[in-house]
Amino acid sequence: MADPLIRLRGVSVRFGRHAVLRDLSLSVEPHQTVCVIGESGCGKTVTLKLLVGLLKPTTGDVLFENRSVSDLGESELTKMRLRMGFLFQQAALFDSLTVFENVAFGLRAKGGYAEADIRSRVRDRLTEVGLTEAAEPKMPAELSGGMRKRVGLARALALDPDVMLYDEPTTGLDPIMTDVINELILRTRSRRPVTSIVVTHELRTVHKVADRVVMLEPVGRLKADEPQVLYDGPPAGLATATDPRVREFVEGDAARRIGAEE
Ligand SMILES: Nc1ncnc2c1ncn2[C@@H]1O[C@H](COP(=O)(O)OP(=O)(O)OP(=O)(O)O)[C@@H](O)[C@H]1O
Repeated sequence: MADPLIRLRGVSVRFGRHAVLRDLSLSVEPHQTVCVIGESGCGKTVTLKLLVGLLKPTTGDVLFENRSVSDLGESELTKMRLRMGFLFQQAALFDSLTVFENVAFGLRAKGGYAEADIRSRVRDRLTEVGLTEAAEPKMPAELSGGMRKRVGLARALALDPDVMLYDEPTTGLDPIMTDVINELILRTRSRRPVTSIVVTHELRTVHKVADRVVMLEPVGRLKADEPQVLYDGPPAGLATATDPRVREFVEGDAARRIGAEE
């Protein structure tokens, strides 16, 4: 087994008295695609923020290539982040920049690229996500949700990241566009040796792109000694998981929950 690229070791995160992650341990091997699922508030986005060093664990360690992210200085943290591509829910494009400049942004920020190189990389990445040259001068406001996601993905891929982090990449998209984005996540992985973490609510995405699924439970629903990870395995095992909470989530069945809260 390869050394994990990313490792959470006994991580807890609290905001005041609110525990969001509790003693969470998770290792991600290079080139794996891991989907993180679980109901709202279970700490999926917080987990992504820990990985990029936007949040620090209250206790425990977050390791990237065996180095604790909390110990990295500002310049090392920047270097680590340049190796990671992000696709956030709203695609987070810069509204005042054209599609071309959005995709070029990381290349210009990193520096050292000739203008011709920037041009060809931007074009390559846009082609990769199925957009033509005609999209380059457009402003984000002119784009549909699906197009924005594609541009966001092209931008995230501009620097050839080692790690791709997707936060709800298909939320708010119609089924066809959802499938397009799922397909692009798959292709991204088959074209390059990238390690991916996908936070999602969409089971279609899980079944299409994941090598492995990790399901988290909100800490508030756990008994004192229960682990926060309810499921860790291949997507095909979700439907027959022994834990009824996993099957309820997968089947979208809230009957027991409503009964329990009455
Ligand atoms: N900076 C913060 N300060 C205080 N509370 C926070 C902060 N960031 C997150 N939280 C809380 O932590 C909990 C988990 O948040 P997180 O965004 O990780 O949930 P999630 O599993 O991604 O949920 P969703 O599926 O709704 O996006 C939430 O209750 C949220 O309010």
